[in-house]
Amino acid sequence: MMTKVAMVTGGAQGIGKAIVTRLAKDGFAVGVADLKLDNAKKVADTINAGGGQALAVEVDVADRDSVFDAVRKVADEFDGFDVLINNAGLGPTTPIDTITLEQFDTVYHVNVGGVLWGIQAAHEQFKKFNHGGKIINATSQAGVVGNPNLALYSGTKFAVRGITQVAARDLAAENITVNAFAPGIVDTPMMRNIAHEVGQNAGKDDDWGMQTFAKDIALGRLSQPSDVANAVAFLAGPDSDYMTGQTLEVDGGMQFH
Ligand SMILES: NC(=O)C1=CN([C@@H]2O[C@H](COP(=O)(O)OP(=O)(O)OC[C@H]3O[C@@H](n4cnc5c(N)ncnc54)[C@H](O)[C@@H]3O)[C@@H](O)[C@H]2O)C=CC1
Ligand SMILES: CC(=O)C(C)=O
Repeated sequence: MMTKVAMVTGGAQGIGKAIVTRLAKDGFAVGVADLKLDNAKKVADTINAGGGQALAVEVDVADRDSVFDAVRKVADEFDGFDVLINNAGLGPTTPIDTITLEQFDTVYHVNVGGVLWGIQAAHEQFKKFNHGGKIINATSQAGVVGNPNLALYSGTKFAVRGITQVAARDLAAENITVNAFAPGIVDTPMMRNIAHEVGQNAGKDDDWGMQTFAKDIALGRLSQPSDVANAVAFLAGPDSDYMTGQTLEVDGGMQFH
């Protein structure tokens, strides 16, 4: 059987690193795509040293050409393309009155633009290889329910769910599924930074900032990146073939529907 090929944006750190590492273990040849190429190389080196197949590629997901280039490089290197995980994102703390035009542009170009360009670039490869594929987008529990202090971020993550639903309908006839995953409060540099800023704004410490978000997790613990990677592995594999347009919430029981 041909080795399947997947690329993960933001694969050098946090949730993306856990996803790319898990997919390599599941037998995928993987592209580790990140703005920080040195960090992506470290992740790819570790996967290759462990017997997997990985290629580090530089990408700025806000730049359409850069996304197309990265996807093409991974597809050319492994002679195939099957799964794209649009994981890269920015999570600034943005109390309503502090939001600037520059922040708006930056966050929407990365979190929303990056997903759109990723869908287009993956579609190009699926057509080239004449088969379907899977596109998996990172939203958040904050894209299901608005979270305090995160107006820009929550707005972009709601948009990701909308784009996921539309792309699922538009691409279904080509046997392409499009789903999203919605993590909760995951112990990564992004979340630690949010906790720090929210704590500071309230004159409190980082733990207080983290608890502002984590207090309603039914399972009573913060998420590790591997919790999310487990669910994404399901979305990337054949057991999710009959799912499209869905958002899989992996939040330890924060939002119930
Ligand atoms: N940490 C959390 O609690 C949650 C995170 N998420 C989402 O999961 C995804 C990953 O989050 P984390 O791992 O926590 O983030 P992180 O900030 O720890 O890591 C993000 C990675 O993306 C890369 N990146 C940033 N901008 C980029 C760009 N323009 N182009 C390419 N790469 C870029 C960074 O270099 C970094 O390696 C994001 O979309 C985030 O919104 C969703 C829910 C909760
Ligand atoms: C950063 C994030 O996605 C949260 C707080 O849900």
